[in-house]
Amino acid sequence: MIQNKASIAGLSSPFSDRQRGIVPKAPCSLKIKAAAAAAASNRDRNGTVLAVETVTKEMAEAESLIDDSQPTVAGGIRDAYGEDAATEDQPVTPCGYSLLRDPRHNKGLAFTDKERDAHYLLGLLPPSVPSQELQVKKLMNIIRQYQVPLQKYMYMMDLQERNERLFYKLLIDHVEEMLPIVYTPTVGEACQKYGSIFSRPQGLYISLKEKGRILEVLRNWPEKNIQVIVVTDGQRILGLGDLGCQGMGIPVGKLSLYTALGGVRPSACLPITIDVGTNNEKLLDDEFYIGLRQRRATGQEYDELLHEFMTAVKQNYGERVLVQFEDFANHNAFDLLAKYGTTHLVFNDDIQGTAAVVLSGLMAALKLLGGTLADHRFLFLGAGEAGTGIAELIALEISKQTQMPLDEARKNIWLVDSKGLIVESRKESLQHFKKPWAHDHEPVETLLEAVNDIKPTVLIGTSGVGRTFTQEVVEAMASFNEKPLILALSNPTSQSECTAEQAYTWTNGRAIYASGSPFPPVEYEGQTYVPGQSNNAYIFPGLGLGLIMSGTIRVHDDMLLAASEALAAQVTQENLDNGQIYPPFTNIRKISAHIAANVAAKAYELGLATRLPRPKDLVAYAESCMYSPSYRNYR
Ligand SMILES: O=C([O-])CC(=O)C(=O)O
Ligand SMILES: [Mg+2]
Repeated sequence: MIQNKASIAGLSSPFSDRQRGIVPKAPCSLKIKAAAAAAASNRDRNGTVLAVETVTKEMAEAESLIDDSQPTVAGGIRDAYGEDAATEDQPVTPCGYSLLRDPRHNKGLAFTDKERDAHYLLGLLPPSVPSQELQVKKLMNIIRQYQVPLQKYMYMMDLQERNERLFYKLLIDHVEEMLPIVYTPTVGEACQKYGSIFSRPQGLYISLKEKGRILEVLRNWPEKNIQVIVVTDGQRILGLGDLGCQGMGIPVGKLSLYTALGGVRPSACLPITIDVGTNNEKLLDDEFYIGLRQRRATGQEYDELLHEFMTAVKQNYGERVLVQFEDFANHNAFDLLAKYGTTHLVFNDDIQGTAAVVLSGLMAALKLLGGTLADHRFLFLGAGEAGTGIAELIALEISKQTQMPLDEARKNIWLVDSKGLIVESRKESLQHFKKPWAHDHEPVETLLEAVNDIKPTVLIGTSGVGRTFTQEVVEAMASFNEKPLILALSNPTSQSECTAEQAYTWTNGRAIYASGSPFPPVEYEGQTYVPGQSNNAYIFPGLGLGLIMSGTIRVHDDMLLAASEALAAQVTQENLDNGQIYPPFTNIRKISAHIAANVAAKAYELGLATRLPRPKDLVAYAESCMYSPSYRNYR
C-alpha cells in the first residue's frame, strides 16, 4: 500500500490527498508496480523474456496519467532497460492545483474538459481549450514583441519552468529562430548576468563547500535516472572567459538542445556547475554574484574535487551515464579527458564536438573545392581545445584515408597562437597539446605573415578573440584561393574572428564562410549569401543519443568520425549550390537520428555497445527513442 507523505509526517490538512496532488490513482500505482517488476526482470507477467521494445511499452504504459492510446516510445530509452522501474519511492503524479504548477505535466489551458474534470482542475482555468499548436502561436507572438534577446531568453526560461512540453514544442517548431536565444549568442549574455536573472535552480551546484558530500548532492536531485550530465567549472565560458558559477547557463542550454535537437528526454538530463571559485575580479566584487567568493582552487584541491565528482557520478548513475565536459579552461579540459576517458563515458564538447562539426563541414566543402583533405593546407588562429582538437581529427581522417602515419598527416596543418606560428624552435616551452603541431619553419609572429607564408586553403579561427581575421588577412586568403574557406568559430558573435559580411565583402563574394554563432544572410552586389553555422550543436545531441541508445561505455575517436560523416551526408546538392556546407537546423532531428545511428553502429562494431541485441534499423530505432514534446492525453 502506498503511504502518502502527509500521513507519514503526521500532518493534517483541510484538503484531501488527491486534491493536494500527492496520491496517485490506485490503478496506476498497481500498473507501475507490475511493469516495474517485469522491466526489472526483463520478463512479462507470465515470465516470458521481453524484447527491448516490449519493455519500453510496458514502462511507458505504467507511467500514470498516460492514455493507453498514446504512442508509448515517448518515455524513451529510460524505460527500455528496466533501470527506471517506477516504485513507490518515485514522486507521485500531481493533480489539482499542483498539476498546474508541475512543469513536467502542466498543459496550461490545453487541459481538455474531461481532464479538467478527472484531475480536479474545474474552475482553476478559464473555459477556453486551445490546442498546443495554438499555444505555440500565441507564445511566438509574445516572444517576437520583445526587442531585447535577453528578455526573450528570460521568457523562455520561465516557460521551461512552467510548461516543459510547450517549451520544447516551441523550440523544436521554431528551431532556427529560437536557437540564438536559448543558445549562443544570447546564452553568453545570460551567463554574464546570471547573478541578476537567477530565479530558480535549473541544475546542481557543487562547490568546494560540498567536498566530501558530492554523492549526497547528487541524491538531492529529484530525477534518479540520468543519462546525460553536462558539467562546467565556468572557467572559459564561450569566448567570454571566467564566469565562475554563472557558467550554469551553458549546461542548462546545452541540455535543452539534447532534448530539442537530439530527443533525449528532459528528465534524463542533468546540468551541473562545479564551483571552485573564480579569478574574475569583477564578479568577485559584484554584490549579486552567486558563486563562491574566492579565487579558483587549483592543483590537488581541484583534482580531488573533480575526482570525487566523477567517482560519485559513476556510483550513483552507473557506467552508462554520459558526462559532457563543457567550457573548462584548456589545461583542465585536456587533463580531464585524458584522465577519465578510459574509465568513464566522457566527451569534451569543445575539443571533440567542435572537431567533429568542423571535419564534417570540410568533408562537405571538398565537394565545392575539389581534392581530398590531404590536398589542402589548414591554418588555425588559436591553439587551444577547439584548435588542436579539430587539427587532430583532421589529421586522423587524413591518416585513415591515405594510410599515411599520423605525424605525416599533421604536416599540412599549422597553428598560430598568441606568440605566433607554432614551430619547432618553440617546442620546449609549448604546452603538451601544442607540441605535435610544432613543424619545421622559421619563427613567424603574426597571422598575416603566417597566411602569406603557408598559403592555406582553409583558415580556421578558434582564438576566442573577436575580429582577428583582419581585412588584410582575408584579402590575402582571397589572393591565392579561388574559393577561400573561412571558418570564424569563436563564440559568441562578438568574439567571431570576422563577420559574415566582412568575409563576403573582402573576398568579393568568393568566400565559403561559416561561423560558430549565427549571422544573418548578407546582401552583396545584388546577391544573397547565407552563412553557415559551424557549431557543435549539430553534433553533440545526435552523438549523445547514439551513445545512450546503444549503451556505449566509452567514447572512441572513430565515433567522432562516424558523427562527422553522418552530418556531411545530410548536406544536399541544393545546400552546396547555395554555398552551404551544413544542412539547415530545421531538419536537425532527422540529422541527429542519422548521427546517432552512425555512432551507435560504430559502437557495436567496436564492441563498446552494451545494449543487445543490436536493433536492425538504427535510424528508425533512434527516431523511435526520441522524446516527443506533444502533450499526452491524461486519463
Ligand atoms: O556553446 C557553443 O556555442 C559552442 C561551444 O561549445 C563554445 O563556444 O564553447
Ligand atoms: Mg563549449
